[in-house]
Amino acid sequence: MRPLVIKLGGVLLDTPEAMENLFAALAHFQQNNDRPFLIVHGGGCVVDDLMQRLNLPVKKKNGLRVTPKDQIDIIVGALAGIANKTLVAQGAKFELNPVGLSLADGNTVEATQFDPDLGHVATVVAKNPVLLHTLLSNGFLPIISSIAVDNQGRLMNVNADQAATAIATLLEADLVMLSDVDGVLDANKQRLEELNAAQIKQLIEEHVITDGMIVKVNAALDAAKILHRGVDITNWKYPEKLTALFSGEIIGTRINP
Ligand SMILES: Nc1ncnc2c1ncn2[C@@H]1O[C@H](COP(=O)(O)OP(=O)(O)O)[C@@H](O)[C@H]1O
Ligand SMILES: CC(=O)N[C@@H](CCC(=O)OP(=O)(O)O)C(=O)O
Repeated sequence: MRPLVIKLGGVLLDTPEAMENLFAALAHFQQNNDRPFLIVHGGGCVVDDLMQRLNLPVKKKNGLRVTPKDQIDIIVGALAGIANKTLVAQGAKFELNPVGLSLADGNTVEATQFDPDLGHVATVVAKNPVLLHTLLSNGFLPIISSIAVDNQGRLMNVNADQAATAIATLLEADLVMLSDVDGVLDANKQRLEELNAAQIKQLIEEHVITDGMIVKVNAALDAAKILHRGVDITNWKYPEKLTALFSGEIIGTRINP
């Protein structure tokens, strides 16, 4: 059965009650389905909180965090530490058998520095699926942070939507991205049901899709093209709709190849 990659991001990682509701729904889904699933997560809000506490400035360029060499340790601490272990704790509470990982584990992806101006930021491509297949086939729930290591052994910060795309293509999985918004919104803030590459290009040119959503729709489009099927972007606020989403219903926006 085709696995499902669930990308978690946005302020969910800062909202314990919402995380608990979501994990309760995942536990319910697992009890009623044979379909293996795993989680890839962000936690930009957790990084922002930590930076603020340390009086460090938050700087983004085209939706990606500028990650200087002397801040990558803090960002790794926030994403692979606080965010990852908080989600592992939720998974453990609902007896989902979680295993907390990063993109660096098991030679799962190959990471390449993206733009030297961004510092320790990498893009990733799928590499070795053995670790994830092994965990999934033995009933574990992998929970993967978006921290990678490049071929020089440097810790790298990866946008979590791009991380989810690499993992979904690695496993030939379906991909759903859960965020703070109900989907991609049009100029009148209405949810768009489906989008293709040409429509996405136009909405970006018209500045209707901006900031982190540009990165997200492009990551979703990359996955859709490689996997030859739609990728869904929707809100984590409706855990009661997850079963419908996981069985193919559109509840947010579907990005088509
Ligand atoms: N057209 C759009 N539709 C919906 N959200 C948009 C749009 N353009 C920009 N955004 C912004 O993108 C955000 C989602 O991107 P991001 O914050 O990176 O998500 P996540 O943290 O879940 O990966 C939304 O919260 C919204 O502020
Ligand atoms: C390079 C880059 O921008 N990395 C992101 C990784 C976390 C992330 O993507 O978190 P969300 O999915 O919650 O937005 C960051 O540092 O914020």
